[in-house]
Amino acid sequence: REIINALKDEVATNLTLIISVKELEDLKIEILGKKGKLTDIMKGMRNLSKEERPVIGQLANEVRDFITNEIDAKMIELKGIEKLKRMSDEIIDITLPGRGTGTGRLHPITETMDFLKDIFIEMGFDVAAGPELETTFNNFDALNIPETHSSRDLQDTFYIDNKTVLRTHTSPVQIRYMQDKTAPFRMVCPGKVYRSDYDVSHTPMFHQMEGLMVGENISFANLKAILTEFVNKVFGETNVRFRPHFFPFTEPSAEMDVECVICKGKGCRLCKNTGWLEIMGCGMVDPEVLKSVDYDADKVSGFAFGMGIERIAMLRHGIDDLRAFYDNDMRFLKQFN
Ligand SMILES: Cc1ccc(OCc2nc(C(=O)N[C@H]3CCS(=O)(=O)C3)cs2)cc1
Repeated sequence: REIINALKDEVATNLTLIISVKELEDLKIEILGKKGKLTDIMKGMRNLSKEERPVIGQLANEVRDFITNEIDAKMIELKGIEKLKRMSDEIIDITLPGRGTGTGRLHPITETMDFLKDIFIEMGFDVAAGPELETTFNNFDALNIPETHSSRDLQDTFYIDNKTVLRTHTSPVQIRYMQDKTAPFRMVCPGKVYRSDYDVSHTPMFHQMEGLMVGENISFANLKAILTEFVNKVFGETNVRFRPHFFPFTEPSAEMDVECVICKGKGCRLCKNTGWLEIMGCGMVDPEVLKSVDYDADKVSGFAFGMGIERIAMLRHGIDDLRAFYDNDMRFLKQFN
């Protein structure tokens, strides 16, 4: 009798201390479960005398009912409280401003390529594209680059097989363009190019924009006028110069320099104290190239040029590490537009 009453008091006390559904469920099992305290007592009753058993049994049932009702009532109360707490935690304040996803932006290479393209489009140039996987004919032979030329070596060119390469410049686009079209025309072809080069100032993939103007009586004067106009639009009115050079696909060839954008010609680290920055290569299209696409070199002539986009983007934005373009670091990419 004392044990049963003591258990009833113990449960009543515990119930006042319990604040979570989990604790309450544990208590229910501890008292009323298969191995529960009250369950053990009920089992132990078979040892009582036959006159005591009905009395104690009634008491035990009363206490079991009391404990069950108390626990169930407390369970309803606690579940209600936990539900209210969950509801309040999950309240969404619809008056808060949206989190938003931030604005998207163009990669500095893309933005520079678009900027340069637009300048030529304003000058009446067509924009062409072509496959990045090219035949060695379109990438080398048609451009008067002989089999023995070093640019065809493995340390410069990615070969898929001995007739297929990742294009090393966008010149093959111009070859394809001439195979499809007749003179006169003026076009530019920006795009990705690949070289088996990887160091502080070279990445295996980079971007180039080449251009080509072919027609009757195209002269070096046209080359100088168009490219000077272009450079002035990119860097503002600056002095330019053309230095004699050699390319297999142009004759005569030149390298085009613009006066250093930092020191305006005085000499600094960027221009290696020369006062000049090399911007692109150019020249009059070699007649051999025109012949390779069945153009009549006696009737038409043309000039071509090529520039690296990363280099222009670095000059425009004051970027001094080429690899920053490809690290995908938003802290870098966020700075440009
Ligand atoms: C049919 C055809 C005929 C001629 C052509 O001449 C394209 C040219 N490119 C250059 C040149 O200097 N290019 C480099 C600049 C930096 S770079 O990105 O490493 C490549 C000069 S003339 C192209 C196509």
